[in-house]
Amino acid sequence: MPIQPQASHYIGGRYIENETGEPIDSRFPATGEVIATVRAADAAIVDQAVAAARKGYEEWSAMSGADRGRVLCAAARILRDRNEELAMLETMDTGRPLQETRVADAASAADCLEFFGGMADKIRGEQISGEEGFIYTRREPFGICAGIGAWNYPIQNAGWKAAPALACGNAMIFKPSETTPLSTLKLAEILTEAGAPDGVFNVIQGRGKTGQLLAEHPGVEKVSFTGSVPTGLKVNASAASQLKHTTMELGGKSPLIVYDDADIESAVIGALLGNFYSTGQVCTNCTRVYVHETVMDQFLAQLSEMTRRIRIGDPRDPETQMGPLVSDTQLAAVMSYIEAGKAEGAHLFLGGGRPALPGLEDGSFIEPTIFTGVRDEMRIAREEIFGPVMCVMSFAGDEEVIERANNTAFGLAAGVFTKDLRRAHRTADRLQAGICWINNFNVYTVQPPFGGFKKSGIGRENGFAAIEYYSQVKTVFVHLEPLAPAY
Ligand SMILES: NC(=O)C1=CN([C@@H]2O[C@H](COP(=O)(O)OP(=O)(O)OC[C@H]3O[C@@H](n4cnc5c(N)ncnc54)[C@H](O)[C@@H]3O)[C@@H](O)[C@H]2O)C=CC1
Repeated sequence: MPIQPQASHYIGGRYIENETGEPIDSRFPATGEVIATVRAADAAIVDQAVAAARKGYEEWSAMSGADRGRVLCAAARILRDRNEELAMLETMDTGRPLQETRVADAASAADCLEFFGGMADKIRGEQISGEEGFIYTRREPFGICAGIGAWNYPIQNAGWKAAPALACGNAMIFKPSETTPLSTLKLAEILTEAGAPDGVFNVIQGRGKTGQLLAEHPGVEKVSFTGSVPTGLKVNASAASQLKHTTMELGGKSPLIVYDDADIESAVIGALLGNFYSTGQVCTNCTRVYVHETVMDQFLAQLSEMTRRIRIGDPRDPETQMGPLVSDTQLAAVMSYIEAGKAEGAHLFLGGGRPALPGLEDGSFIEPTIFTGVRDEMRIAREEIFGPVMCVMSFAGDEEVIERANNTAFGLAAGVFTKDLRRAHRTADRLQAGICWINNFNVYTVQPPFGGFKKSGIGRENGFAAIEYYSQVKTVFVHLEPLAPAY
């Protein structure tokens, strides 16, 4: 499979190049080697995408929900058929190991397309009885939705946004992160192959400037953004100034509480999944692990043993469990947090350096890192690091730990490990987070809603809830009797 795409953008059902756009290299993070180059979309390309999406929208929104659903389900089947090839492409672009990209990327986008494909003909309103008639509501599409994605799960990001948007009858223009531009072009090709009319799903490349041009374009009615809180705040403010609808899937600094009655082995596995999967580049990660003081020694002993077993290496090797970070820039950012943790007096319990991997010296690899003796006010305990850096903190009482867990501007996810179900539900009830796991962490399916409280976001992806965020309600009053004179 050639990695260099035919052209940079996919607009109106075909590849489009703009020879003068700023070149952006995509690198294989395990070696630093350039694997493809795309060009950033300028204002003219964004205009072209909006015009194509408008045409696509007119045709698509006039189709029945059942017909739209069939296209989405057909796209899901093609994604599954090509999963192996798409997994390798995602591994090359993100550096995440094949073990992950085989299950969490194109496969998750396929799950989502199937879920919303099945729902496309079930979107309905309500009927309300009125005097001398009745009232009904309809859920109608917005028109053109912009999707802007982060670099950790590019095709999954695009699938999670496109599936509900398209099921509701919208068209979409998606801008992947400049760091990982490749796989979303494949999703666009596949939707065309599955029968989506030209212009229904378009991909344009570029950095923040292109994202801004797209989000602020007057032809775009809704903006669905996944990325960091600072960028999300900017995008949301500019969308709000034009009264555009938004979905914001932003960062987090999620807590995991391990009570004294927890199954410690399971809690350790949960903490590992919630910190080291995707080399820590997961928005929901539980980077603040609160462990009851009476089980701390036991927890740390098992944590250390299991962390040392993680196989770091070439992400193309099916045996590899942890690949590099996505880029040198991200590596530098994560290393600076490790330095900050040491400088602020946290104890570096494990890792903290670069692993020696012969032949992969230029890759952005980092060891899974664990700090103990962390205090809540330290930067490593407050800011999203987006790398494999776990902060372990001890606590003594339930009230205390819940208060500390909630003492953050973020509110994406949270977890609790305990064998006492009442304690588990009581804690989930009190945690300020959009997603709570009891006795597990970081497991997703597309059926429930996904999104954050507080600064972690607005709106929800997935589940029935997503329909509300990709459609608008129209109320129709129906009067059945002749009107009485009003004057
Ligand atoms: N809640 C969620 O569902 C998820 C959240 N994230 C968050 O994403 C972040 C990591 O991703 P990054 O790519 O570093 O985020 P980022 O915020 O730097 O970039 C996200 C996207 O926004 C674009 N962008 C940058 N400036 C823009 C502007 N002014 N207007 C419009 N678009 C602009 C970028 O080109 C990129 O496509 C982390 O904070 C992570 O927690 C990542 C995955 C899932």
